[in-house]
Amino acid sequence: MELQLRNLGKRYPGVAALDAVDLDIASGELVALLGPSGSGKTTLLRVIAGLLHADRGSVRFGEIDATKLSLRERNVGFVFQHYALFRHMSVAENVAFGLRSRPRRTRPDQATIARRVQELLQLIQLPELGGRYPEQLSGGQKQRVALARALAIEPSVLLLDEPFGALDAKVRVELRRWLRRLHEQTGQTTLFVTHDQEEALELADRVVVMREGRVEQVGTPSEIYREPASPYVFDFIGRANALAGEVRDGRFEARNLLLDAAGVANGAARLYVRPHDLALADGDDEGMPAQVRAQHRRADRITLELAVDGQERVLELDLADRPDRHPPAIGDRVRVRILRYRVFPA
Ligand SMILES: Nc1ncnc2c1ncn2[C@@H]1O[C@H](COP(=O)(O)OP(=O)(O)OP(=O)(O)O)[C@@H](O)[C@H]1O
Repeated sequence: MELQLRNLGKRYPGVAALDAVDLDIASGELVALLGPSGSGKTTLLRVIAGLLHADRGSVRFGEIDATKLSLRERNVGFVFQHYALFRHMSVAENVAFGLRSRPRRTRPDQATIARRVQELLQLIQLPELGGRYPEQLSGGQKQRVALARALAIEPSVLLLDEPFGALDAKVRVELRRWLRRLHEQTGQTTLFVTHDQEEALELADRVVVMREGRVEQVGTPSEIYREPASPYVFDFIGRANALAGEVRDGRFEARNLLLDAAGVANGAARLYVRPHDLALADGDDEGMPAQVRAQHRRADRITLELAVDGQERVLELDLADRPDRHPPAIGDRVRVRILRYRVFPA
């Protein structure tokens, strides 16, 4: 089901947890809400769920104005980071819970519930574990069961609040890939809260970047990564070098560096460039002269810290780690080219 949020606001003493939030989510989309702690992600999810009422604005589910409807009336599926399963119930009973607790009139019969539970256990790839109790499951298995329980009621939307936040890094990566495949099977409209940019970029059809209760940018993962709309998004998503300078008549200047900045207003400005958008130049007359200050090796890349002649700030440059090439050593003189960059008014 599609979702339409208009002008949502929610204040707590001294803070706007949500400030004029507008957002449209298409039916079947998987959308990540991404932002630092306190940016309003959980508040937004709770307002959509009907667990919390906004001070102003509206929430529509398809044709229905859901602003005043309760959690139950909205029929949403919710999975929290620490949403403990019911300990005294088996996995199958947990999954069946939402259906069993429906009013008699809309409650499916026992056989239908049992069939539905088995289908859901298949879907979450735990078909054999219906008889187990939560304490007999791993953290990742518990969250999959929580997801099955949320899906059992055939929710209008699925709302996930850092569902893998408490799991270790490797399980997290496995589960988010699994969730992506599951989403492709179910086509369930899903909102997913995370403060982990990698998770958001890998998992979502679209990413909503939040900042202090406002939507800072909405876009596909590649738009968010390649075309950040503001310095905030540039800094928050991925690594970035920033150089302070000035724009004059469409040119960005920072000491001896001069680059095109058409369309940017005159005045103080900052240039942003990602470490992998810097490259070592082969020729002697290309790029900016610099000296290698430090070298850091990671799994698949080498990061060089470069002191560019005439510049105060050290720039980071990423090189792919190739066995056939020797990276420059500390102290070596090199020349650096800027492949892609953005200039924003400071
Ligand atoms: N019940 C409350 N009473 C007062 N202030 C609140 C309450 N709930 C949230 N806030 C404040 O509202 C703002 C947004 O909080 P919210 O929990 O939505 O952020 P978040 O992005 O989900 O953060 P996190 O990633 O830490 O969960 C924060 O400044 C928070 O302190």
